[in-house]
Amino acid sequence: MRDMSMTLDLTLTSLLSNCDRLQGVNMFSQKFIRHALLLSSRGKSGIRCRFRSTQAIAEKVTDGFVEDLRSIVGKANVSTAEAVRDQHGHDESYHETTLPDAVVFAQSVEHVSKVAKLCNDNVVPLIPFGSGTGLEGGINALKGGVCLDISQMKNVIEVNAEDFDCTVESGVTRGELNSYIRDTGLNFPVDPGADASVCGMCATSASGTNAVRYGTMRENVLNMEVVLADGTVLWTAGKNKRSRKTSAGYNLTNLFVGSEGTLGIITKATIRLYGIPEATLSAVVHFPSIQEAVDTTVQVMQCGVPIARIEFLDEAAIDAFNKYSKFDMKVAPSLFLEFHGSPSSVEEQKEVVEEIAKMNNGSNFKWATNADERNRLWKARHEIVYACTALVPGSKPYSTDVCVPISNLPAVIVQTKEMLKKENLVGPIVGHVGDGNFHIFFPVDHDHPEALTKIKAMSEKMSLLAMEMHGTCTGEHGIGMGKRELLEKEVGIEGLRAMQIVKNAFDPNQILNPGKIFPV
Ligand SMILES: Cc1cc2c(cc1C)N(C[C@H](O)[C@H](O)[C@H](O)COP(=O)(O)OP(=O)(O)OC[C@H]1O[C@@H](n3cnc4c(N)ncnc43)[C@H](O)[C@@H]1O)c1[nH]c(=O)[nH]c(=O)c1N2
Ligand SMILES: CCCCC(=O)C(=O)O
Ligand SMILES: [Mn+2]
Repeated sequence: MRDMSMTLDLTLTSLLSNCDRLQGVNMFSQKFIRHALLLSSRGKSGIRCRFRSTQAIAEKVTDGFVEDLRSIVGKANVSTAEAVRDQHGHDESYHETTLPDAVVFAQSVEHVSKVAKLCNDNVVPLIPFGSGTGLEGGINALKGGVCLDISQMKNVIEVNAEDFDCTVESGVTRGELNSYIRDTGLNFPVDPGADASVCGMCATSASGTNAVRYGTMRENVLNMEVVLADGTVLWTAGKNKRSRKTSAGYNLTNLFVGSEGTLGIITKATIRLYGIPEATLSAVVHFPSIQEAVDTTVQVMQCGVPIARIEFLDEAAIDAFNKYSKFDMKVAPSLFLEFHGSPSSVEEQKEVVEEIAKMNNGSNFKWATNADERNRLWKARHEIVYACTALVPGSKPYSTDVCVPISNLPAVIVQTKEMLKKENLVGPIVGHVGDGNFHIFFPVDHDHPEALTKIKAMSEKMSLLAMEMHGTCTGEHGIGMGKRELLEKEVGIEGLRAMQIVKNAFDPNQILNPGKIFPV
């Protein structure tokens, strides 16, 4: 494999006299270098920068390289078949498929380490594949290379029921984990709806309906085994460590949470578990307006009710939900609720929430006490993407994902609805409103590119509004390909620059999931 790198090993001072060399460098790097120059000229930075242009990435995986992969993982575990590459070249979102050159099915951390080293030595892109349920094009192979499918590493390594934690390999999904530990009386509650791999959930910092009570992946990962770009294997909190707290040095665990396959490959995760609640009660309540539904949410949170789920669906989402999942709910802005605790605590939470909802003109409360009813309700809620996609045959889901401080949520949702009306766009709204997080669902039909342009513009406006209101352009789906241009607006040039320094330190050859997170 040829190394086509055009390493620009430049000190900031030499850059000052070499500005014309920036022409071959991608736009982000140009901006970054210019900013570094500016800081340097003001005497604020003594950093020695080492940039590689994006040209550094090899474009083709040769036959010889594929043979090398086969010699590591075995012939049966490498595929160059178009159908397999196609299946690994897209997630569940609207982003168009971009194929890897080869797909490798790793069976052990040793496989992952050797494949990473081979790719690094040959400067071949390497894209970790969890279970492919992402919504921001995270696994698309934008520069070809090797897709590393780690879904077959399916061991639950240990369950420490007395400490409420467990360690799983990269292929274990949250559904599989919860079936495995059912008899212990424990469960892993973080629930993105899709049956994603636990390590993939670490990689995207996933959350979903239960996060309002149990937190997101960030709060629930204690340690991870990670393979770095050069094949080094490390434990982010030290091997075999699983204490609830640590102040030992930098928080490497949370550096890798949400890194979207750009810093390393997560091969094991040690996560927190929770007792299955003694009593669980779910309910649905409808409101005359969005404002009243969201005001109810804010007041419930401000009263400190330890609610387990509080999900908003607007009338368009309820309509899609009814049609797809054969419910007959009132088509109105609604909240889906769930309470966990002892029977008396659930009763207490129920009374407070009922009172608040009634004050905001909530009506038609329906309570689901038995497990079958509850499961049917939440399964249908988690299938809302498919319910909305079914509204427009042949479409793919585009979902926005903003999150704001809870007190700003009513204003942001109401303004969003007005913006939708003004732009003449149809998009059901659903959200994990207890966290201030919500989505608009847009069906995307690739035969109508002008519609996609309009949706992207609307999505950007929403993200800017959320940032203005002290929030983020992504609460849980990540940056992937879809939000790259928004990252700088959110974290500032200094924040982006710090992230790029971290990326360059961990992955100097830019082989890990190239083209993701950072602006093009
Ligand atoms: C119907 C439906 C509903 C939802 C969602 C999806 C779908 C289809 N999601 C999104 C999705 O489930 C979530 O992003 C998962 O965390 C992705 O996990 P996968 O294992 O599928 O990762 P997937 O294979 O899709 O990869 C996602 C990204 O992580 C990287 N990656 C995956 N595994 C890795 C590993 N072991 N090491 C390093 N990098 C790795 C990949 O390279 C990629 O960049 C979601 N999410 C959410 O937070 N809240 C929600 O409410 C929902 N709802
Ligand atoms: C438009 C919804 C996107 C998926 C999701 O995150 C959810 O269902 O909560
Ligand atoms: Mn969501």
